[in-house]
Amino acid sequence: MTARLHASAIALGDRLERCDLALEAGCMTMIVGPNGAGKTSLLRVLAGIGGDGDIEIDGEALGSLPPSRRAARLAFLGASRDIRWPLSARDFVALGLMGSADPNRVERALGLVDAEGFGARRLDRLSTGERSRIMIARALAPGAGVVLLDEPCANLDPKWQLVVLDRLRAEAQAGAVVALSIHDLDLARRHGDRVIVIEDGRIAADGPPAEALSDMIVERVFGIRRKQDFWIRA
Ligand SMILES: Nc1ncnc2c1ncn2[C@@H]1O[C@H](COP(=O)(O)OP(=O)(O)OP(=O)(O)O)[C@@H](O)[C@H]1O
Repeated sequence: MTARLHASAIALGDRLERCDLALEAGCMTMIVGPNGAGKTSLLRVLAGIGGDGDIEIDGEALGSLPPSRRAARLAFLGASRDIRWPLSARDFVALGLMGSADPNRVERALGLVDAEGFGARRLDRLSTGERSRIMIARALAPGAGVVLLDEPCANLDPKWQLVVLDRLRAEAQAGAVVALSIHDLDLARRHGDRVIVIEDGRIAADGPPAEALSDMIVERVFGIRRKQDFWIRA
């Protein structure tokens, strides 16, 4: 699988910011930035649903693929976890497979987030964190070569944040393009191969975690600095 994702502009509401960003397979990319900086907007460009970008997977333009084949190539987890369809969690994951609901894939995906135990429960009766895990399972179920996730760690307890990031990293190491937005700078630094810092719709830094999240950049972009084990306001 070869994937080439290129964003040339980020749409922030009515405003369009030029950018030049490409993502590679095999790399876990963490997108960080203050509230309203443009992380969701950038992920939407990369997913082909906003702004200006071009996505090519195995030599085919994503936009030219029918929806059923798109789902198998690119998975996008949006920021909202407020999906309360009266379906079992297992059926919700199967729906993400767009008609080719191979039960083995569904069970594997539930297993990735240790959710076999609540697969039979209705999605609208799960806790927010449990529902988040099911939504991550749904994104991983197709085994897509490109996996884009908007704040996958939101609502997860500390252990599950680590488990999910480890699972996503394994997908990247197996050759997928994995990119996600995240607010926790320590997790971004520890789990990312590459960190992109977004500030006011622009790329403020892009590189290995230690460089992109240097003390100087963090203080300038986020207005915080580290004091012993804690972040404090700068
Ligand atoms: N549908 C929209 N209409 C108008 N402006 C929008 C729309 N969606 C986002 N914006 C604006 O675009 C900018 C970037 O929003 P975006 O959601 O990408 O930020 P973000 O970095 O993901 O923020 P957060 O950390 O709060 O989730 C913000 O200023 C926001 O107000």
